[in-house]
Amino acid sequence: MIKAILTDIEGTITRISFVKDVLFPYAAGQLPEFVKSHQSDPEVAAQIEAVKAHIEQPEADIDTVISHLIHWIETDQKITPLKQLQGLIWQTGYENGDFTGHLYPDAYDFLQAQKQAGKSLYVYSSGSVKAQHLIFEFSDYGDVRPLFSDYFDTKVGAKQQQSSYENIIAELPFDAAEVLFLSDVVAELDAAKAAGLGTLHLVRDGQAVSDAHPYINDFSEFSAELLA
Ligand SMILES: CSCCC(=O)C(=O)COP(=O)(O)O
Ligand SMILES: [Mg+2]
Repeated sequence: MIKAILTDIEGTITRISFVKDVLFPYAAGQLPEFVKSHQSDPEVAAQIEAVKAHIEQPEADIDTVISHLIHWIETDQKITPLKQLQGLIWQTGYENGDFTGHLYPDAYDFLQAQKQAGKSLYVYSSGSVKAQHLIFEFSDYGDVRPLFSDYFDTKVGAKQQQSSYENIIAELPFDAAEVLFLSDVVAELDAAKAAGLGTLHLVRDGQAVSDAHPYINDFSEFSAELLA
């Protein structure tokens, strides 16, 4: 019996184009100036060092660090220091009202209904926990953070690794089989299933399905049997 839901964001409850065509270009445009002007801030300094460690260039100058970060945005590489810095940059855009966090209406209705039915809701995204809080605080529906009990990002591990889901379950008051993971990416669902979680594939953009996972095209197709 499913008692909790762990959801991906991009492609599952949020339109991919909001991330790819709004958030990423905004971060790419702001990143060089943000990183240079905030490089002494402890949170930013830590991510700059993490970039240097990732590229194995401990003496890299700030322009080299920035060029790698921009390349990672352009190639959608979910590398943790980039995701942490994006979250810091996006805060300004949300607070300025430059954009609101997209939620599919069917997803919002589904999450509300599950919360009201007593399910615990959690988030696991490549976006940082900071970025997750922001997309929900400044969502199309206002501040929807009360829906969620906790948030996880790639600090627990990459989303296509089984151990990441084992790490998340270790922090929840539920057994793996009591948690349903929602994602648009089969490799993520495979990793979650290997860790013992239930899985449901959101096929919003005509992507290929897998026999290993039940699927729906949107949450209007969700049925109670999927919680059994
Ligand atoms: C939290 S909004 C930004 C999402 C993001 O940066 C990203 O890379 C999306 O990855 P996901 O694991 O949510 O598909
Ligand atoms: Mg996704």
